[in-house]
Amino acid sequence: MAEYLRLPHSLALIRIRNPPVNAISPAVLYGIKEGLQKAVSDHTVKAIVISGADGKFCAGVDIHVFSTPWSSDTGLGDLVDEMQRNKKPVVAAIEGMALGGGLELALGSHYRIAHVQTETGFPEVTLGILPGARGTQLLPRLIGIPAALDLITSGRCILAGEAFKLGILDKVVNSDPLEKGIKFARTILDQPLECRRIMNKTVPNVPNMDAIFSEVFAKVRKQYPGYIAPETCIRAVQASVKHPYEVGIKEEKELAVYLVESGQARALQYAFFAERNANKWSTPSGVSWKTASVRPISLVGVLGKHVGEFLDSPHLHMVRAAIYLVPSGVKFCGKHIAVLAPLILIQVHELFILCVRTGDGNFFFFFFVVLGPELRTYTLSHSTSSQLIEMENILVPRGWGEVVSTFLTISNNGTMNIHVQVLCRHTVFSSLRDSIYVIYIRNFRVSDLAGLDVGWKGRKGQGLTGPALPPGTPARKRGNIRYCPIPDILCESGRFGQKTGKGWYQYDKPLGRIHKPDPWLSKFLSQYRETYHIEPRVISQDEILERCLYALINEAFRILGEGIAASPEHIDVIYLHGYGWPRYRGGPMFYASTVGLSTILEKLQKYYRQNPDIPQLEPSNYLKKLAAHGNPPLKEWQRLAGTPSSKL
Ligand SMILES: CCCCCCCCCCCCC/C=C/C(=O)SCCNC(=O)CCNC(=O)[C@H](O)C(C)(C)COP(=O)(O)OP(=O)(O)OC[C@H]1O[C@@H](n2cnc3c(N)ncnc32)[C@H](O)[C@@H]1OP(=O)(O)O
Repeated sequence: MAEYLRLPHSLALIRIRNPPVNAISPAVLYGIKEGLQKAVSDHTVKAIVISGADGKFCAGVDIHVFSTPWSSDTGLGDLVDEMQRNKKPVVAAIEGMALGGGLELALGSHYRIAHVQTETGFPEVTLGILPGARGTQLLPRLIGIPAALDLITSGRCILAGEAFKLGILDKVVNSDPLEKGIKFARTILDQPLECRRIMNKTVPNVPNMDAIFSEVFAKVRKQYPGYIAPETCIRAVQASVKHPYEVGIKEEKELAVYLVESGQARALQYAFFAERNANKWSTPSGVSWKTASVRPISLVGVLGKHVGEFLDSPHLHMVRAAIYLVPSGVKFCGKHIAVLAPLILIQVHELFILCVRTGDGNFFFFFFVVLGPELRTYTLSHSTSSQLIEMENILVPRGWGEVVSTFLTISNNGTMNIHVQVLCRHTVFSSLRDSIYVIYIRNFRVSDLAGLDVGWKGRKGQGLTGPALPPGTPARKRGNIRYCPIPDILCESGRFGQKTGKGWYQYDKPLGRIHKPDPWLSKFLSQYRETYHIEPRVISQDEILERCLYALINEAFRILGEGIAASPEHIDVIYLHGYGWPRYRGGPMFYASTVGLSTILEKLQKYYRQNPDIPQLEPSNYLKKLAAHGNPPLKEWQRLAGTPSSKL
């Protein structure tokens, strides 16, 4: 809701109140409109101040509403126009944040005064939508095309100081902005407002406007491949240059509708809430991040490449800060361990596993991923690992290995079995076009990086290969289960991955990082097929994708069914942050809900009938139980299929 207060000195105050972040719900919008009308019709009111309760101006439109009919006509854009046209000056007194629709409300005001710690921005693009309540038309008029494009396509939030420099804010203050706003409003009661109405301005002209747009299109295509929102945002901003305001806002709306209705927006908004949900883990014994306390470290061990370099680097400092956040009460030696889903595995350069012993004798393992050089700098200078940990922590029992390496194994098995059946390895890779499937390719890169000999040693230890393998064991069977000996053969040929300069790929040199497909592997695969009489066949892209993905999804259902993961959202967050799963697909569980559970079940049944020696294709009981209900919403899964006893 929004409160209306009559203040002394001919002023009125509209205060948004909708905890926790004063998001714009239908009730809030109605409250603001009503407040505005009251102020307009009260001839004793000469100016209006708008603010947010509890130190937060407004975090934008309530994201939940984009999946309700209200989103089709929020009326927020009309309200923003009404505020601009108002004959009485409106002053936005901003504290905490003015994001998305919150910033649009501020742009609808004639003056903007903000506390120095305020964050502003248009994060809509990260939710798969655009600032569709006039943001794409007003911001370029206020700060010019290049700066507006930067903010709108990146979704980056900026502090008040930067917003002031860009011209978004009129004043930045160190004390209570509401007090300052009220004081300021008293000084402008009779000032003309025409020049304060952004809608009446023209977009500042810059030379090479076309070139600027072309450059930004190219940049976002490269930076956010597969995402539709960034390009659509650019088109909306372009409309502010091409058309007068009244036409521009119509185009903005059309583009907003296209995005709001897209599957990508649904997935990105799901991811937003899934991350917040995942951070709220707790164990049945009541341990959570909230109950966590700082614990001293007695020992730190780092396993991984370039350890010496790592220990000397600022990483160690960062890691120390992180370790102090390990919550007390979470035990590694018992069933419980706090797991940090690793960071995104795009352009992985280094992997570290960090073992920490705390003062009370418990051990914790952290899985760190260092990204490419540009990102690495970014990570170090703009982020602390305590933030990263707080953002990405997931709770799973028996160590991260349970979820993380099970997924790796499943996805590798899925693709490896497929690999040996296709004519040419490159065909597979080129057919895995959709970026979801790129994660499978990435798994081969990660295996090369980690060292193929690591898994080989493990398999030898389990008697799956090497001298302990009983003589006469068929090369491609272990018991009744299909076995893929290719990674073993690679290791036997000295192909241990990046460290030896060849593995699944060939590298520029031993320990080199530049990879390319290796013709050796194609030749090897064709000999392999001949040896084992594997008939080459063209495998459709659908089959490749389904066999890879549905096996993984099946495994996720098994994990859920066994109480190993707390919720489908937890699994999705692991995938989003641990494997570079494209965010616009929401994660494997969300993806399953969009495909339809009965479709997935049917396909798995079909592939399992065809490949009864691949157990990963056997539909899990949990999936079967859920599919019996049709395609229930993800939020209902655990209620419908029953919650197994938690292993957390
Ligand atoms: C079908 C037809 C369609 C037709 C369409 C027609 C056209 C439509 C045009 C539409 C025009 C709309 C234009 C405007 C759009 C928007 O404004 S979208 C929202 C933009 N804002 C954001 O993206 C901000 C998101 N929030 C954050 O970044 C952070 O939450 C924060 C505000 C910076 C606070 O961070 P922090 O302090 O770390 O707290 P959190 O844990 O993240 O959040 C606290 C709780 O608040 C909930 N929350 C936050 N923001 C929102 C929000 N905008 N809506 C709803 N809920 C929000 C968050 O989930 C947390 O809740 P709990 O998990 O319950 O604790």
